[in-house]
Amino acid sequence: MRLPMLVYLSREKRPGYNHQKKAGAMNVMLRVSALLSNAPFLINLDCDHYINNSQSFRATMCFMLDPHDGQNTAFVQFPQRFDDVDPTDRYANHNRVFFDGTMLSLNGLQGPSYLGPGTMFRRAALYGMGPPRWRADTIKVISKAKEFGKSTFFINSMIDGANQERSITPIFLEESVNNELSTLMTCAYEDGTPWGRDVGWVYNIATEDVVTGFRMHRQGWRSIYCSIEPSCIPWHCSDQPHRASPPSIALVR
Ligand SMILES: O=c1ccn([C@@H]2O[C@H](COP(=O)(O)OP(=O)(O)O[C@H]3O[C@H](CO)[C@@H](O)[C@H](O)[C@H]3O)[C@@H](O)[C@H]2O)c(=O)[nH]1
Ligand SMILES: [Mn+2]
Repeated sequence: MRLPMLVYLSREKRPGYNHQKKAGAMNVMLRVSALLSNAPFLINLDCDHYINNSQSFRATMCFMLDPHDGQNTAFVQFPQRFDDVDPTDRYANHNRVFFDGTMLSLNGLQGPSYLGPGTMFRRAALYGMGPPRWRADTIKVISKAKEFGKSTFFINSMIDGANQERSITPIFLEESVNNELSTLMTCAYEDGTPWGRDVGWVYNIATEDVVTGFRMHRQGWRSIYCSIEPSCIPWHCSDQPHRASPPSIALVR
């Protein structure tokens, strides 16, 4: 029996290079995980969030594998729910109108915005590929593959990583793979590439989540807002009373 693999990553940071905060960390994670598991779906959480309901994973897969719309779904977004809000919710910290009204209603159009934590992504959409529009076999790795950086290991993993039908066997970490993982984590890896713009999480903006989601919508992908019962609190976060305004300010920006 093989135990699940848990890997802690710390990207290289260096004076003169903008580490690009969460977006920069996620892009390193995206590349490194391509060599570790190359899973076609990824879950994104913040360090101040946790998963409250283990059924959430199954719920997302139902949307991703849905025979009608699944192939065109780039991400499934859960609401954020908060611990320690006073029972009368005087300051509207649950943000019910935003989550249970606006985001849910967007399911009737192209789907909700990407909201940061509590999101299941399709790997191919994060690579900047367009939606297959009913024909999965037409997912193409962009011909100019070198634009993804100079890692042949990574580029070779891309087509396989877009194939949701395959099973995943974790790789054996031999030395050549280890060296490549280090290369993918260096801050110079993205120099002269579209990472942070057309590929991966978007840089140079306070709300990388919203613009990354908009880029996918612009390409024609859809998204799904998913709030499951009975507990209906799949993702939980505890610091809301102290942070009600910064995300709102950032969104306005
Ligand atoms: O230099 C940094 C800064 C942040 N993070 C990560 O980014 C997350 C979000 O940062 P946080 O300080 O918690 O910001 P919030 O304002 O609480 O985050 C909301 O707004 C952000 C910008 O829209 C989104 O990235 C978040 O997912 C969303 O929860 C953190 O949990 C970290 O995991 C880094 O990895 N490196
Ligand atoms: Mn936070």
